[in-house]
Amino acid sequence: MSQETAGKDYLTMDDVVLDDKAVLVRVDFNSPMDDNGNILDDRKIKSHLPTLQSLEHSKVVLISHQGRPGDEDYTTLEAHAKLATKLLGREVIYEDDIFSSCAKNAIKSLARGEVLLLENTRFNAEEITKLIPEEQAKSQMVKKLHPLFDLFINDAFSVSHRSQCSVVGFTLVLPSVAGILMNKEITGLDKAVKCHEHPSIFVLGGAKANDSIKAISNILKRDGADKILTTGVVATVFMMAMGVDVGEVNRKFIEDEKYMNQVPIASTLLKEYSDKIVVPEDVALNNGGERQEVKLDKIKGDLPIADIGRETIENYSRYLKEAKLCVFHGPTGIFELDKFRLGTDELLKAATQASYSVAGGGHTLDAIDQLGLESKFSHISMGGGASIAYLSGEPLPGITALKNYASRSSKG
Ligand SMILES: Nc1ncnc2c1ncn2[C@@H]1O[C@H](COP(=O)(O)OP(=O)(O)O)[C@@H](O)[C@H]1O
Ligand SMILES: O=C(OP(=O)(O)O)[C@H](O)COP(=O)(O)O
Repeated sequence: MSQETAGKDYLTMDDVVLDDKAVLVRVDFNSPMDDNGNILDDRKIKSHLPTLQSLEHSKVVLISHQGRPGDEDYTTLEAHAKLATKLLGREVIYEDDIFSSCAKNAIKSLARGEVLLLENTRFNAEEITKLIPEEQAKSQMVKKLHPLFDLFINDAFSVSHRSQCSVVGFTLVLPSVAGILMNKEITGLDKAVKCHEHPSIFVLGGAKANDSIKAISNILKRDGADKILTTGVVATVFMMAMGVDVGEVNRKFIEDEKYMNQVPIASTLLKEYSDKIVVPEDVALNNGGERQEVKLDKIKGDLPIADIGRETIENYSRYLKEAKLCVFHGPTGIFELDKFRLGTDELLKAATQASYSVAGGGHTLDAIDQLGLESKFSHISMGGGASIAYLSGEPLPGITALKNYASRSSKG
């Protein structure tokens, strides 16, 4: 796998003056939340503490997204500000706006050492667009906010695979550097990129099938994996691509998630890389809350697939225990339900036995935390989609934007 970050071709916080500066920091506070708007896992927020602690003599404004429009976890950042205050030990002031005159006045009145968290960036329609940095620099948010700052810090590796305003737009109009977490992620993942030992095994599951299938294509085009073990919603798409009758409820789920267009892509990948892509042999159906394991040809039409089955767990675990490199992203099933967390738990345990093991993704890390496995992994990434994209060799727009700023600034 080739990766463009050979050496540090971006600037870090060590390269700039921070004291008494007005600093805009893109963090990723996007966290698993319950139906009552409570944050279930503080890891994403906690991961930014080193950067925030290094800015104790600056005027700091934080921007982040939470969820996506239409999803249950698409909320304000009020709870995030409260939790950040508790974790940081200093008040993180919540401003329920993004670039209104209220927000701008709140930013202007910040004192040295104060921290302000603006509202969910995805409440601003422009944030959902995926445009090049030059276009994002013209967005209302960037135009209205950048004059108030001396520096932009991108500390949000886990959303840097998104070419969105808050990730890439400021790098055209402000001095831009990588935060401490961003730098740590790139350094840790580069070790995996440089690990050319075999077998190299990727376990790709979770719910974001489009991100994962794009990564699978990039990884295999670069001969970057010996096996791709599919689980979660990703596996359901590949089963459909194989012509498996997954049942109406599962077909409709894929349709509702707008992943039907991924089935022909998966089919093409299976034809081209049939020796590399592994699809489960059995699944666990949710039959009235009970775990009912069946072979693929025995899936019943009205029961949702909620995990991989035991045969698949055993087969996949064998691959993982012999792996020199293992990359793990995405729960294997609906692990939030106890009866359907077996695949996630067993494969995470097996993954830690690989010589170099990387795991990423908010929900994935939640499961790792519950199993107490964090210290057993070689690198823990806050990003699921972002880490897989990075390891596939795909340039991440947020990182490329930092490198382009560094290149421009070195030319004077
Ligand atoms: N077969 C499945 N059907 C429906 N949801 C699934 C399935 N497998 C996993 N999931 C869901 O995937 C979600 C996590 O996916 P994702 O956000 O991609 O992971 P991460 O946050 O680790 O990157 C979990 O909420 C889990 O319930
Ligand atoms: O949770 C995240 O990604 P992940 O689910 O791949 O870990 C990031 O915050 C990106 O969120 P997005 O996938 O809604 O852009």
